Amino acid sequence: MGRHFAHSCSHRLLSTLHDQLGLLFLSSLFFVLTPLLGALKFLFVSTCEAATPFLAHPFVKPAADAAMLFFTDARSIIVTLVIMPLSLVWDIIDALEDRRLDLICVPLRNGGARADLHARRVKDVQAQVVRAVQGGAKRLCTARPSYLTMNARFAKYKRYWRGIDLEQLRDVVEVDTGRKIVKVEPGCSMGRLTKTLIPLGWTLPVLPELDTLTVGGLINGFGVETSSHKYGLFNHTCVAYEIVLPSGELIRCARDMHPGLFAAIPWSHGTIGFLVSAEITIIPAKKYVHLRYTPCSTHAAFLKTFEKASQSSSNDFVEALIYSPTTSVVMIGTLTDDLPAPHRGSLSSKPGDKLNSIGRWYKPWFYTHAATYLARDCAGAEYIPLRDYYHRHTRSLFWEMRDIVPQGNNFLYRLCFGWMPPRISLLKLTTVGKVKELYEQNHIAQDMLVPMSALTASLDIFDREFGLYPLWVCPMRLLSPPSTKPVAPLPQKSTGRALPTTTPPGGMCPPHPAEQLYVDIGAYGVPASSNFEAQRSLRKVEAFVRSVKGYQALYADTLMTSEEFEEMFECEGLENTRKQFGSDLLLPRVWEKVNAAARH
Ligand SMILES: NC(=O)C1=CN([C@@H]2O[C@H](COP(=O)(O)OP(=O)(O)OC[C@H]3O[C@@H](n4cnc5c(N)ncnc54)[C@H](OP(=O)(O)O)[C@@H]3O)[C@@H](O)[C@H]2O)C=CC1
Ligand SMILES: C=C(/C=C/[C@@H](C)[C@H]1CC[C@H]2C3=CC=C4C[C@@H](O)CC[C@]4(C)[C@H]3CC[C@]12C)C(C)C
Repeated sequence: MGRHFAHSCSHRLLSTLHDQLGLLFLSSLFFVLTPLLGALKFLFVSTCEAATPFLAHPFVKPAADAAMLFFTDARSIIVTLVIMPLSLVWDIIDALEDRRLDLICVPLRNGGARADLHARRVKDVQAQVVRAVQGGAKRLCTARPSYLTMNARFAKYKRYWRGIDLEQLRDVVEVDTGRKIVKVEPGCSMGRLTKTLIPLGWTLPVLPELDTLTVGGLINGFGVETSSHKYGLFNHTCVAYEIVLPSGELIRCARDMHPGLFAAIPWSHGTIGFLVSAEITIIPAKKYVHLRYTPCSTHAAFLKTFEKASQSSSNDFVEALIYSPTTSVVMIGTLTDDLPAPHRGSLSSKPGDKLNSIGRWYKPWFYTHAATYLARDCAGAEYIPLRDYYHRHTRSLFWEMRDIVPQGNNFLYRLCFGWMPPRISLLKLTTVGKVKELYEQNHIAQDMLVPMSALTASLDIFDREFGLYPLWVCPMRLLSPPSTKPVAPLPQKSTGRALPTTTPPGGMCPPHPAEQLYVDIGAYGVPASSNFEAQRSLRKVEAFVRSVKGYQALYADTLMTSEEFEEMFECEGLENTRKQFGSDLLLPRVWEKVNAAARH
């Protein structure tokens, strides 16, 4: 007994010492390594940012072009040997920073300490806005550097307008399982949010797949995922926002509190004020997604399967990958905690669908895995761990990596480098000079949101103008003003059309009243159509999308004129809200931020 007590005491002492040493080690990492790595990151980023104008100088340009030609040909080597390892270092810095945030706060379920910190950070934003205005700033935007943002371009206006620093606001403030709400700061990324919520047994109804997308960007821009046929867009799952107006005033808005403002914030691109928190609905997480793959060898078969799947809210996830004008794979997923018997170690002889951890380093890119069902012309199903499912397109950046590192699916390549997914920011920073020109003329990354009834015609024009495959096809329900409709899940109508709607009260947020079931068609990569001519083709597709009352995703390049833009979006409602809250004097119109001339 005495020996047992002594043993247990010494064990406890050792484990406390171990914990303390661990903490000490972690702290020294934070205090020594983080600033060092941070400084390196800053140096690298500033050099890349400074390089763009320097490379365009007449004396430097010829040599730079020659070097760039070499780097373009050798891009896959550079991405492999430089960008991937740097991405890994960056991931480590982020993980340490996340850990630091966790350590300085008491446990998450007790909102107290985090709420205090959040309140202090908000006060700082208010003070910054007041100082900027008193100091004579004419135009405000967020200070988030362009290289961090999830699009292929840099915002020119970030150089001239006064940036409000929201960098500190990247935390999860509170998980309230009673109200089924998570309160988060706008800089919180999808990666940080899933890492916090899933271990607690919760998840978001709409969780856009790239780890580095932020809550602020997904609300002020738009966010979609394969559960959007059921829950709508990312913003439709939000129940309240806190925003700092250009007057410095902090306003909380919700369905029943400043409903016009609440409806106007989504898609507003920071033209009303600075979002400082969002309360988002959470749902119970399950361990796996049971994913059924249906290969289709005709367009008619695809349309029938896809439309039917999109109209049923008993499907948790619906997605299609279109590989050619006639061939595609429709994927339908349901959340589950249960694996079939063999996986649970039982002796049952009935084999179930397999468990496939598609996120492991050696697994093929998801779009190539899905294509195998088409090649075998055989439907199938499997169980995928939840986080692996959410981030199924992250490693291959949909299929963008195919052009950047064509050998990326090779086993040997994976063995050496497969565990390091590249950071979009680093790819962006190294897309300069000739490589950038090549991208501008020969590459597209566009998402068009079109009514389900226009899907066939839309695929036709995508084929004629871009001829680019695979295409990402994801159904979504575009809801009436968020202030007037319930959050989730949506009642499903058999046709998905003609649900009653009212005029949007204050924002440019869709939809047009006639139809609510829309489809996101995503085209990413190098177009193969002989018709393709970067500007002409995009203008043609934009005109078509307007004609069917569709929308262009504004993270992408838009070539629309301001009149065409206003034909596509409900700008009047947003302008009224901006005037009502005094935002129009210091914040630009959306058009000023997204038009082609505002980005480079
Ligand atoms: N699955 C999906 O849905 C995907 C979506 N995307 C796109 O990426 C974008 C998100 O990328 P991300 O890098 O996170 O966002 P960004 O930094 O690109 O922000 C997008 C817009 O929102 C504004 N904004 C962002 N945060 C705030 C805030 N706190 N207050 C006020 N305005 C704000 C920005 O204004 P400012 O210019 O002043 O900084 C900008 O106009 C989305 O808009 C989406 O369209 C990309 C990939 C996948
Ligand atoms: C909006 C959606 C998905 C979008 C992604 C496919 C694109 C979002 C950001 C895009 C990229 C950013 C920067 C790049 C650097 C260039 O050197 C190469 C291209 C790219 C990696 C580019 C590729 C496409 C994106 C990842 C959907 C899901 C709604």
